[in-house]
Amino acid sequence: MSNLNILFVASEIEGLAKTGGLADVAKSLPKSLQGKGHDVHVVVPCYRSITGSFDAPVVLDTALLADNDTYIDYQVRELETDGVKVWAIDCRRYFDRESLYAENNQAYHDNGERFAFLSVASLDLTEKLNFRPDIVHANDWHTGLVPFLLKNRYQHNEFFADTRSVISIHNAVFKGVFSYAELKLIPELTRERFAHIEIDHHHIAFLKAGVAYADKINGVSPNYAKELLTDLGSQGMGWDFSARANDLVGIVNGCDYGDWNPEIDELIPQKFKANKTSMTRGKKACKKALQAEVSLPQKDLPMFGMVCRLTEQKGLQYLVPILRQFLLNDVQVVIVGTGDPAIAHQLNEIATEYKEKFAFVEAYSNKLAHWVEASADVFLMPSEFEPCGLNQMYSMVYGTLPLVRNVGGLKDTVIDYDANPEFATGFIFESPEPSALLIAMQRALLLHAQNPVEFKRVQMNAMSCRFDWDDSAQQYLDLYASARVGIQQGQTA
Ligand SMILES: Nc1ncnc2c1ncn2[C@@H]1O[C@H](COP(=O)(O)OP(=O)(O)O[C@H]2O[C@H](CO)[C@@H](O)[C@H](O)[C@H]2O)[C@@H](O)[C@H]1O
Repeated sequence: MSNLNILFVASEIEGLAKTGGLADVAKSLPKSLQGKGHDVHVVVPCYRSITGSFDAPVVLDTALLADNDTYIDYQVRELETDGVKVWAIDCRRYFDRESLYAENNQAYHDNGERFAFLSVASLDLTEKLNFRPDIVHANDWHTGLVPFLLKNRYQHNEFFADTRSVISIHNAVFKGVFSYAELKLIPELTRERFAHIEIDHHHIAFLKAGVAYADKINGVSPNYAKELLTDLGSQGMGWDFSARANDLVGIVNGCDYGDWNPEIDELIPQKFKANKTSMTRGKKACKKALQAEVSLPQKDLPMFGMVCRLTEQKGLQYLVPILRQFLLNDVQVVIVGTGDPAIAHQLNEIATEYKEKFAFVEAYSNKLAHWVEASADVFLMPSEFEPCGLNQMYSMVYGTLPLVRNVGGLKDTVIDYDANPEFATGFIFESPEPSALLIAMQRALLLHAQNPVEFKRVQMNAMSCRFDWDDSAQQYLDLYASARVGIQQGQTA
């Protein structure tokens, strides 16, 4: 395949603006694609929180016509993160805010308009900057209107004649449901009804629009792609995914070993290599430093760690009811996370009761995320559902055995100790219940206590696993090629 022009549109990107795993993918996948010789530009909003964003060079100063004859001015600023080229859309009325999506756990009232604008502006700017994309790659609901716009507004536009679109589903639980009243930037949607992307007569779902109009769709792991055709994964969009089943594939995320690698990680207290001596020494030093940092006694105890958004998705409803019981063991647990205040309150209560054994840090901290990955013996991901999950892959590199539920990408990436001791890389449980999680946690603890040599062997297995972004990027290129079947080679700009 000849080199492609790829416009990658997302609501966040690691290194500039991040709230979760989407940001990691939005940096690492374009980086790999770029490394394979393709010309990739990532389009994101120019948020206030991006350091230096409003001083970055302006490559386009323009305006968009809203349907009521008013213009919305915006500029495109050129940024870069880890060698990835970024076009940041600077539109102060939408993006010069304290946060990305919400404040005080309350979504911004105009998120529909803000992210409709992101989709409209991304195609507007690429034409004005004369970057003719072979592929426009949208991600999740925030950019779900991009495929819709290509198939409607730009259907007869020569500039986009050879452009095809792909949408990646990172989490179908968030659909981007907004009323028609919020769609003044997309008059096509208010002039005529598009019943198949509606939730009811008054609301559409941006994600439905993406799924209905993208040329190809992917879930972020093979197992999640299958789940998207079931109740668990489709989250009420079973019909939409089934209708596109022939265009739906699963591609597992990768691990960015430039960012997550104990041999070169500048964030952790002591670097270490993938051999037993170095790992044991390194993890011990990291654990001591973490214990001091989160005010746990500096004892040589097994440590279970967790870093996540505090939501039901991440399985805290299974963990909270059994955590006190688990803490009766000789063990320490560290959780770093932000999100649902009710979950945070429960974790704070347990932390007060079990000061010696449990630390809860209510913060978003990249440093602590790295410290937990490096220090813990077991990493908890008891997710209710998990499209792919990244932390289980990160934890494996650091010799921290993931303990996961048998769903989504967790199923694709972790091998259970009891099921396959020789090749095991972690622990898996099945049932979405606290008792099943507790049994798995006890199982991990028992192996650590009774057979430390065997535990270390499994840690070595985990450290030798590779989830290379280059392999996943190659699968994305195959997906792009399938989206572009019928377009003559060599026609790219
Ligand atoms: N308090 C905190 N402090 C520091 N860092 C924190 C943090 N809370 C979370 N993070 C970081 O955010 C990322 C979370 O990634 P995940 O893939 O686990 O979940 P997320 O649900 O956000 O992503 C969705 O998209 C991704 C990408 O496709 C899918 O893997 C996933 O299954 C899907 O739910 C990790 O890099 C993690 O370290």
